[in-house]
Amino acid sequence: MQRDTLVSIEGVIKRFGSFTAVRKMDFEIRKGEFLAIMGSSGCGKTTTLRMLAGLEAPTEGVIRLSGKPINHLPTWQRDTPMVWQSLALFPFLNVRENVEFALKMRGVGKAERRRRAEQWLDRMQILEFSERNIAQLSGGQRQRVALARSLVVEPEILLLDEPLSALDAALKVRMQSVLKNLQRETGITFVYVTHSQSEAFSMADRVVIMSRGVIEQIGTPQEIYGAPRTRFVADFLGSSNIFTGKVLAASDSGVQLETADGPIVLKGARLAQPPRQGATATLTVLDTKTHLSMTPPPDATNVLPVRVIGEEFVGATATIYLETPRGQEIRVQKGHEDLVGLPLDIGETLYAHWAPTDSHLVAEA
Ligand SMILES: Nc1ncnc2c1ncn2[C@@H]1O[C@H](COP(=O)(O)OP(=O)(O)OP(=O)(O)O)[C@@H](O)[C@H]1O
Repeated sequence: MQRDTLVSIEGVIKRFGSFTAVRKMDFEIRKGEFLAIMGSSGCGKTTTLRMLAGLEAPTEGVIRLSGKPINHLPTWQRDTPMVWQSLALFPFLNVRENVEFALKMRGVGKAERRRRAEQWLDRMQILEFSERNIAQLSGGQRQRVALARSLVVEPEILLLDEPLSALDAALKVRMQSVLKNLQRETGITFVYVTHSQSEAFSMADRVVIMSRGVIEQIGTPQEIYGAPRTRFVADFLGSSNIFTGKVLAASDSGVQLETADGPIVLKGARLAQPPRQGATATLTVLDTKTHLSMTPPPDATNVLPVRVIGEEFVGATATIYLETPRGQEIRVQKGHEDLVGLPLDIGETLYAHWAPTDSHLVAEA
Protein backbone atom coordinates (compact mmCIF):
# COMPACT_ATOMS: atom_id res chain seq x y z
CA MET A 1 0.00 0.00 0.00
CA GLN A 2 1.36 3.43 -0.93
CA ARG A 3 1.73 6.08 1.74
CA ASP A 4 -0.94 8.31 0.23
CA THR A 5 -3.48 5.51 -0.35
CA LEU A 6 -6.96 6.42 0.85
CA VAL A 7 -8.91 3.50 -0.57
CA SER A 8 -7.61 0.13 -1.70
CA ILE A 9 -9.64 -2.31 -3.71
CA GLU A 10 -8.11 -5.76 -3.33
CA GLY A 11 -9.19 -8.72 -5.46
CA VAL A 12 -12.76 -7.44 -5.61
CA ILE A 13 -15.36 -9.46 -7.51
CA LYS A 14 -19.05 -8.59 -7.75
CA ARG A 15 -21.60 -11.11 -8.94
CA PHE A 16 -25.32 -10.62 -9.41
CA GLY A 17 -26.62 -14.20 -9.43
CA SER A 18 -24.64 -16.02 -12.10
CA PHE A 19 -23.60 -12.74 -13.81
CA THR A 20 -20.20 -11.30 -12.93
CA ALA A 21 -20.32 -7.49 -13.16
CA VAL A 22 -16.80 -6.88 -11.74
CA ARG A 23 -14.02 -9.45 -12.13
CA LYS A 24 -10.99 -9.42 -9.88
CA MET A 25 -10.37 -5.73 -9.48
CA ASP A 26 -7.22 -4.34 -7.84
CA PHE A 27 -6.44 -0.65 -7.60
CA GLU A 28 -5.81 2.16 -5.15
CA ILE A 29 -7.32 5.60 -4.80
CA ARG A 30 -4.87 8.20 -3.56
CA LYS A 31 -5.67 10.91 -1.07
CA GLY A 32 -6.57 14.15 -2.80
CA GLU A 33 -6.64 12.85 -6.35
CA PHE A 34 -9.25 13.26 -9.07
CA LEU A 35 -9.78 9.70 -10.27
CA ALA A 36 -12.04 9.04 -13.25
CA ILE A 37 -13.49 5.59 -13.91
CA MET A 38 -14.28 5.31 -17.57
CA GLY A 39 -15.63 2.64 -19.89
CA SER A 40 -18.48 1.74 -22.16
CA SER A 41 -22.01 1.05 -20.99
CA GLY A 42 -22.39 -1.95 -18.67
CA CYS A 43 -18.66 -2.40 -17.95
CA GLY A 44 -19.17 -2.12 -14.18
CA LYS A 45 -18.38 1.54 -13.41
CA THR A 46 -21.49 2.26 -11.35
CA THR A 47 -21.22 -1.09 -9.57
CA THR A 48 -17.66 -0.18 -8.56
CA LEU A 49 -18.81 3.20 -7.26
CA ARG A 50 -21.73 1.61 -5.39
CA MET A 51 -19.32 -0.80 -3.69
CA LEU A 52 -17.16 2.14 -2.60
CA ALA A 53 -20.26 3.86 -1.24
CA GLY A 54 -21.35 0.76 0.67
CA LEU A 55 -24.52 0.43 -1.41
CA GLU A 56 -23.36 -2.99 -2.65
CA ALA A 57 -21.04 -5.44 -0.90
CA PRO A 58 -18.30 -7.18 -2.91
CA THR A 59 -18.94 -10.91 -3.47
CA GLU A 60 -15.20 -11.52 -2.94
CA GLY A 61 -12.23 -9.38 -2.00
CA VAL A 62 -11.71 -6.45 0.36
CA ILE A 63 -12.23 -2.70 0.09
CA ARG A 64 -10.21 -0.74 2.64
CA LEU A 65 -10.77 2.88 3.54
CA SER A 66 -7.87 4.47 5.42
CA GLY A 67 -6.62 0.91 5.98
CA LYS A 68 -9.86 -0.47 7.49
CA PRO A 69 -12.06 -3.01 5.67
CA ILE A 70 -15.42 -1.43 4.78
CA ASN A 71 -17.05 -4.17 2.69
CA HIS A 72 -20.22 -4.20 4.76
CA LEU A 73 -19.94 -0.83 6.43
CA PRO A 74 -22.48 1.80 5.36
CA THR A 75 -21.09 5.30 4.79
CA TRP A 76 -22.45 6.78 8.02
CA GLN A 77 -20.56 4.23 10.13
CA ARG A 78 -17.18 5.08 8.62
CA ASP A 79 -14.49 7.30 10.10
CA THR A 80 -13.64 8.80 6.71
CA PRO A 81 -16.59 10.79 5.39
CA MET A 82 -17.66 9.83 1.88
CA VAL A 83 -20.53 11.43 -0.01
CA TRP A 84 -22.40 10.27 -3.12
CA GLN A 85 -23.25 13.31 -5.16
CA SER A 86 -26.91 13.08 -6.14
CA LEU A 87 -28.66 15.37 -8.57
CA ALA A 88 -32.01 14.56 -7.01
CA LEU A 89 -32.66 17.83 -5.18
CA PHE A 90 -35.68 18.15 -2.90
CA PRO A 91 -38.34 20.07 -4.88
CA PHE A 92 -40.17 21.17 -1.71
CA LEU A 93 -37.10 22.91 -0.29
CA ASN A 94 -35.54 26.07 -1.71
CA VAL A 95 -31.89 26.24 -2.80
CA ARG A 96 -30.46 27.17 0.60
CA GLU A 97 -32.62 24.62 2.44
CA ASN A 98 -31.42 21.91 0.05
CA VAL A 99 -27.82 22.74 0.90
CA GLU A 100 -28.60 22.98 4.63
CA PHE A 101 -30.45 19.67 4.67
CA ALA A 102 -27.51 17.33 5.34
CA LEU A 103 -26.25 19.66 8.10
CA LYS A 104 -29.69 19.66 9.72
CA MET A 105 -29.67 15.85 9.67
CA ARG A 106 -26.31 15.98 11.45
CA GLY A 107 -27.72 18.23 14.13
CA VAL A 108 -25.86 21.41 13.17
CA GLY A 109 -27.53 24.52 14.67
CA LYS A 110 -29.61 26.92 12.57
CA ALA A 111 -27.21 29.87 12.39
CA GLU A 112 -24.20 27.69 11.67
CA ARG A 113 -26.16 25.77 9.01
CA ARG A 114 -27.07 28.95 7.27
CA ARG A 115 -23.56 30.33 7.43
CA ARG A 116 -22.01 27.20 5.95
CA ALA A 117 -24.69 26.79 3.26
CA GLU A 118 -24.29 30.41 2.17
CA GLN A 119 -20.53 30.04 2.09
CA TRP A 120 -20.83 27.14 -0.37
CA LEU A 121 -23.55 28.81 -2.42
CA ASP A 122 -21.26 31.81 -2.72
CA ARG A 123 -18.35 29.61 -3.71
CA MET A 124 -20.50 27.97 -6.39
CA GLN A 125 -21.60 31.46 -7.54
CA ILE A 126 -25.28 30.84 -6.88
CA LEU A 127 -25.75 32.77 -3.64
CA GLU A 128 -28.19 35.12 -5.39
CA PHE A 129 -30.54 32.14 -5.99
CA SER A 130 -30.61 31.09 -2.31
CA GLU A 131 -34.33 31.59 -1.83
CA ARG A 132 -35.42 30.25 -5.20
CA ASN A 133 -37.34 27.05 -5.78
CA ILE A 134 -35.44 24.25 -7.46
CA ALA A 135 -37.92 24.32 -10.38
CA GLN A 136 -36.80 27.87 -11.17
CA LEU A 137 -33.19 26.91 -11.84
CA SER A 138 -31.39 26.01 -15.05
CA GLY A 139 -29.60 22.66 -15.43
CA GLY A 140 -26.23 24.21 -14.67
CA GLN A 141 -27.53 26.01 -11.58
CA ARG A 142 -29.03 22.75 -10.27
CA GLN A 143 -25.66 21.11 -10.75
CA ARG A 144 -24.06 23.77 -8.61
CA VAL A 145 -26.68 23.37 -5.90
CA ALA A 146 -26.09 19.60 -5.93
CA LEU A 147 -22.35 20.17 -5.58
CA ALA A 148 -22.80 22.69 -2.76
CA ARG A 149 -25.10 20.22 -0.99
CA SER A 150 -22.51 17.44 -1.23
CA LEU A 151 -19.55 19.57 -0.21
CA VAL A 152 -21.14 21.48 2.67
CA VAL A 153 -20.62 18.42 4.90
CA GLU A 154 -16.88 18.50 4.06
CA PRO A 155 -16.44 14.91 2.91
CA GLU A 156 -13.00 13.45 2.37
CA ILE A 157 -14.23 11.55 -0.68
CA LEU A 158 -16.87 12.62 -3.18
CA LEU A 159 -18.37 9.97 -5.47
CA LEU A 160 -19.86 11.29 -8.70
CA ASP A 161 -21.74 9.16 -11.24
CA GLU A 162 -22.02 10.86 -14.64
CA PRO A 163 -22.92 14.20 -13.05
CA LEU A 164 -22.78 16.14 -16.32
CA SER A 165 -24.56 13.72 -18.62
CA ALA A 166 -27.79 15.73 -18.78
CA LEU A 167 -26.13 19.05 -19.65
CA ASP A 168 -25.66 20.53 -23.12
CA ALA A 169 -22.17 20.56 -24.64
CA ALA A 170 -21.21 24.16 -23.77
CA LEU A 171 -22.41 23.88 -20.18
CA LYS A 172 -20.62 20.54 -19.82
CA VAL A 173 -17.30 22.21 -20.66
CA ARG A 174 -17.98 25.04 -18.18
CA MET A 175 -18.93 22.61 -15.42
CA GLN A 176 -15.80 20.55 -16.09
CA SER A 177 -13.63 23.50 -15.18
CA VAL A 178 -15.83 24.29 -12.14
CA LEU A 179 -15.41 20.70 -10.93
CA LYS A 180 -11.70 20.55 -11.60
CA ASN A 181 -11.00 23.85 -9.84
CA LEU A 182 -13.18 22.88 -6.92
CA GLN A 183 -11.36 19.59 -6.51
CA ARG A 184 -7.97 21.29 -6.65
CA GLU A 185 -8.91 23.99 -4.17
CA THR A 186 -10.59 21.72 -1.63
CA GLY A 187 -8.20 18.76 -1.95
CA ILE A 188 -11.19 16.43 -1.63
CA THR A 189 -10.70 13.07 -3.35
CA PHE A 190 -13.07 12.84 -6.33
CA VAL A 191 -14.04 9.48 -7.81
CA TYR A 192 -15.83 10.33 -11.01
CA VAL A 193 -17.64 7.80 -13.20
CA THR A 194 -18.11 8.70 -16.85
CA HIS A 195 -18.29 7.13 -20.28
CA SER A 196 -16.90 10.34 -21.78
CA GLN A 197 -13.23 10.40 -22.70
CA SER A 198 -13.14 14.18 -22.92
CA GLU A 199 -14.52 14.52 -19.38
CA ALA A 200 -12.17 11.93 -17.93
CA PHE A 201 -9.09 13.18 -19.73
CA SER A 202 -9.67 16.89 -19.14
CA MET A 203 -10.30 16.64 -15.41
CA ALA A 204 -8.73 13.54 -13.91
CA ASP A 205 -5.25 13.12 -12.43
CA ARG A 206 -5.57 9.40 -13.17
CA VAL A 207 -8.03 7.43 -15.23
CA VAL A 208 -9.18 3.83 -14.75
CA ILE A 209 -10.36 2.30 -18.03
CA MET A 210 -12.73 -0.65 -17.65
CA SER A 211 -14.13 -3.17 -20.07
CA ARG A 212 -16.59 -5.90 -19.15
CA GLY A 213 -15.82 -5.83 -15.45
CA VAL A 214 -12.04 -5.75 -15.90
CA ILE A 215 -9.56 -2.89 -15.52
CA GLU A 216 -7.74 -2.52 -18.83
CA GLN A 217 -5.43 0.32 -17.75
CA ILE A 218 -4.83 2.82 -14.96
CA GLY A 219 -2.68 5.87 -15.51
CA THR A 220 -2.51 9.59 -16.09
CA PRO A 221 -4.36 10.81 -19.19
CA GLN A 222 -0.97 11.42 -20.87
CA GLU A 223 0.27 7.90 -20.10
CA ILE A 224 -2.88 6.26 -21.40
CA TYR A 225 -3.12 8.44 -24.49
CA GLY A 226 0.56 8.03 -25.40
CA ALA A 227 0.86 4.35 -24.50
CA PRO A 228 -2.43 2.45 -24.48
CA ARG A 229 -1.73 -0.85 -22.70
CA THR A 230 -4.15 -3.06 -24.58
CA ARG A 231 -5.76 -3.22 -27.97
CA PHE A 232 -9.10 -2.52 -26.26
CA VAL A 233 -7.81 0.78 -24.83
CA ALA A 234 -6.35 1.88 -28.18
CA ASP A 235 -9.64 1.04 -29.89
CA PHE A 236 -11.77 2.64 -27.18
CA LEU A 237 -9.86 5.93 -27.23
CA GLY A 238 -10.03 6.00 -31.03
CA SER A 239 -6.90 8.13 -31.35
CA SER A 240 -4.56 5.45 -32.73
CA ASN A 241 -4.22 3.53 -35.98
CA ILE A 242 -4.08 -0.16 -35.14
CA PHE A 243 -2.24 -2.87 -37.08
CA THR A 244 -2.39 -6.56 -36.30
CA GLY A 245 -0.13 -9.10 -37.98
CA LYS A 246 2.38 -11.89 -37.61
CA VAL A 247 5.67 -11.17 -35.84
CA LEU A 248 8.54 -11.54 -38.34
CA ALA A 249 11.21 -10.50 -35.84
CA ALA A 250 11.24 -9.13 -32.29
CA SER A 251 13.74 -8.07 -29.66
CA ASP A 252 13.48 -6.04 -26.44
CA SER A 253 13.88 -2.86 -28.48
CA GLY A 254 11.67 -3.50 -31.50
CA VAL A 255 9.19 -5.54 -33.51
CA GLN A 256 8.70 -6.19 -37.18
CA LEU A 257 5.18 -7.18 -38.11
CA GLU A 258 3.86 -8.64 -41.35
CA THR A 259 0.37 -7.25 -41.97
CA ALA A 260 -2.04 -7.52 -44.90
CA ASP A 261 -0.78 -4.08 -46.00
CA GLY A 262 2.91 -4.94 -45.71
CA PRO A 263 5.52 -4.70 -42.95
CA ILE A 264 5.01 -2.39 -39.95
CA VAL A 265 8.01 -1.65 -37.76
CA LEU A 266 8.59 -0.56 -34.16
CA LYS A 267 12.07 0.61 -33.16
CA GLY A 268 13.67 2.23 -30.16
CA ALA A 269 11.27 0.75 -27.61
CA ARG A 270 12.00 -0.82 -24.22
CA LEU A 271 9.85 -3.91 -24.23
CA ALA A 272 9.50 -5.87 -21.02
CA GLN A 273 7.88 -8.72 -22.94
CA PRO A 274 8.68 -8.79 -26.65
CA PRO A 275 6.25 -10.95 -28.63
CA ARG A 276 7.38 -14.32 -29.93
CA GLN A 277 8.36 -14.71 -33.56
CA GLY A 278 5.39 -16.13 -35.48
CA ALA A 279 2.86 -14.95 -32.87
CA THR A 280 0.10 -12.44 -33.59
CA ALA A 281 0.87 -8.95 -32.30
CA THR A 282 -0.59 -5.46 -32.57
CA LEU A 283 1.22 -2.18 -33.16
CA THR A 284 -0.44 1.22 -32.91
CA VAL A 285 0.49 4.74 -33.89
CA LEU A 286 -1.25 7.91 -32.76
CA ASP A 287 -3.28 9.69 -35.43
CA THR A 288 -1.36 12.87 -34.59
CA LYS A 289 1.95 11.09 -35.33
CA THR A 290 0.76 9.69 -38.68
CA HIS A 291 1.77 11.93 -41.59
CA LEU A 292 0.54 12.32 -45.16
CA SER A 293 2.43 13.09 -48.35
CA MET A 294 1.82 12.97 -52.11
CA THR A 295 4.88 10.80 -52.78
CA PRO A 296 6.38 8.10 -50.59
CA PRO A 297 9.18 9.44 -48.37
CA PRO A 298 12.68 8.22 -49.35
CA ASP A 299 13.47 6.07 -46.26
CA ALA A 300 10.52 3.78 -46.83
CA THR A 301 9.55 2.30 -43.42
CA ASN A 302 5.93 2.32 -42.28
CA VAL A 303 4.65 3.77 -45.55
CA LEU A 304 1.18 2.84 -46.77
CA PRO A 305 -0.61 3.96 -49.93
CA VAL A 306 -4.02 5.27 -48.84
CA ARG A 307 -7.19 6.66 -50.38
CA VAL A 308 -9.09 9.56 -48.84
CA ILE A 309 -12.56 8.47 -47.69
CA GLY A 310 -13.61 11.45 -45.59
CA GLU A 311 -12.59 14.48 -43.58
CA GLU A 312 -13.81 16.38 -40.57
CA PHE A 313 -12.86 19.85 -39.44
CA VAL A 314 -13.20 20.84 -35.81
CA GLY A 315 -11.73 24.22 -34.90
CA ALA A 316 -8.05 24.38 -35.72
CA THR A 317 -7.64 20.67 -36.43
CA ALA A 318 -8.70 18.38 -39.24
CA THR A 319 -9.18 14.63 -39.12
CA ILE A 320 -8.63 12.87 -42.43
CA TYR A 321 -10.09 9.38 -42.82
CA LEU A 322 -8.27 7.11 -45.23
CA GLU A 323 -8.20 3.48 -46.29
CA THR A 324 -5.41 1.17 -47.46
CA PRO A 325 -5.94 -1.08 -50.54
CA ARG A 326 -6.76 -3.92 -48.09
CA GLY A 327 -9.47 -1.87 -46.41
CA GLN A 328 -7.55 -0.96 -43.21
CA GLU A 329 -8.85 2.35 -41.89
CA ILE A 330 -6.28 5.05 -41.13
CA ARG A 331 -6.95 8.36 -39.36
CA VAL A 332 -4.67 11.35 -39.52
CA GLN A 333 -5.13 14.37 -37.29
CA LYS A 334 -3.34 17.61 -38.16
CA GLY A 335 -3.51 21.36 -37.89
CA HIS A 336 -4.78 22.98 -41.08
CA GLU A 337 -1.30 24.41 -41.83
CA ASP A 338 0.15 20.87 -42.04
CA LEU A 339 -2.29 19.92 -44.78
CA VAL A 340 -1.75 22.85 -47.13
CA GLY A 341 -1.14 21.67 -50.71
CA LEU A 342 -2.33 18.10 -50.14
CA PRO A 343 -5.20 16.88 -52.35
CA LEU A 344 -7.80 15.80 -49.79
CA ASP A 345 -10.85 15.22 -51.97
CA ILE A 346 -12.53 11.88 -51.50
CA GLY A 347 -10.87 9.23 -53.68
CA GLU A 348 -7.44 10.96 -53.87
CA THR A 349 -4.42 8.71 -53.31
CA LEU A 350 -1.76 9.72 -50.76
CA TYR A 351 0.90 8.04 -48.62
CA ALA A 352 0.49 7.63 -44.87
CA HIS A 353 3.75 7.21 -42.96
CA TRP A 354 5.29 7.49 -39.51
CA ALA A 355 8.59 6.98 -37.74
CA PRO A 356 9.31 3.47 -36.40
CA THR A 357 9.98 5.12 -33.02
CA ASP A 358 6.34 6.32 -33.00
CA SER A 359 4.97 2.77 -33.26
CA HIS A 360 3.75 1.30 -30.00
CA LEU A 361 3.18 -2.34 -28.99
CA VAL A 362 -0.08 -3.16 -27.18
CA ALA A 363 -1.06 -6.32 -25.35
CA GLU A 364 -3.41 -8.59 -27.29
CA ALA A 365 -5.82 -9.37 -24.46
N1 LIG B 1 -28.60 -5.18 -9.17
C1 LIG B 1 -28.21 -5.76 -10.30
N2 LIG B 1 -28.66 -7.00 -10.63
C2 LIG B 1 -28.25 -7.62 -11.77
N3 LIG B 1 -27.38 -7.09 -12.64
C3 LIG B 1 -26.89 -5.89 -12.37
C4 LIG B 1 -27.27 -5.15 -11.20
N4 LIG B 1 -26.61 -3.97 -11.20
C5 LIG B 1 -25.86 -3.96 -12.32
N5 LIG B 1 -26.02 -5.10 -13.02
C6 LIG B 1 -25.35 -5.46 -14.28
O1 LIG B 1 -23.96 -5.33 -14.09
C7 LIG B 1 -23.33 -4.77 -15.25
C8 LIG B 1 -22.55 -3.54 -14.86
O2 LIG B 1 -23.48 -2.53 -14.51
P1 LIG B 1 -23.03 -1.04 -14.14
O3 LIG B 1 -24.25 -0.26 -13.82
O4 LIG B 1 -21.97 -1.11 -13.12
O5 LIG B 1 -22.40 -0.58 -15.52
P2 LIG B 1 -21.87 0.85 -15.97
O6 LIG B 1 -20.51 0.64 -16.48
O7 LIG B 1 -22.06 1.83 -14.88
O8 LIG B 1 -22.85 1.15 -17.18
P3 LIG B 1 -23.59 2.52 -17.65
O9 LIG B 1 -22.52 3.38 -18.25
O10 LIG B 1 -24.57 2.02 -18.67
O11 LIG B 1 -24.24 3.10 -16.43
C9 LIG B 1 -24.45 -4.53 -16.25
O12 LIG B 1 -24.48 -5.58 -17.17
C10 LIG B 1 -25.69 -4.49 -15.39
O13 LIG B 1 -26.82 -4.89 -16.13
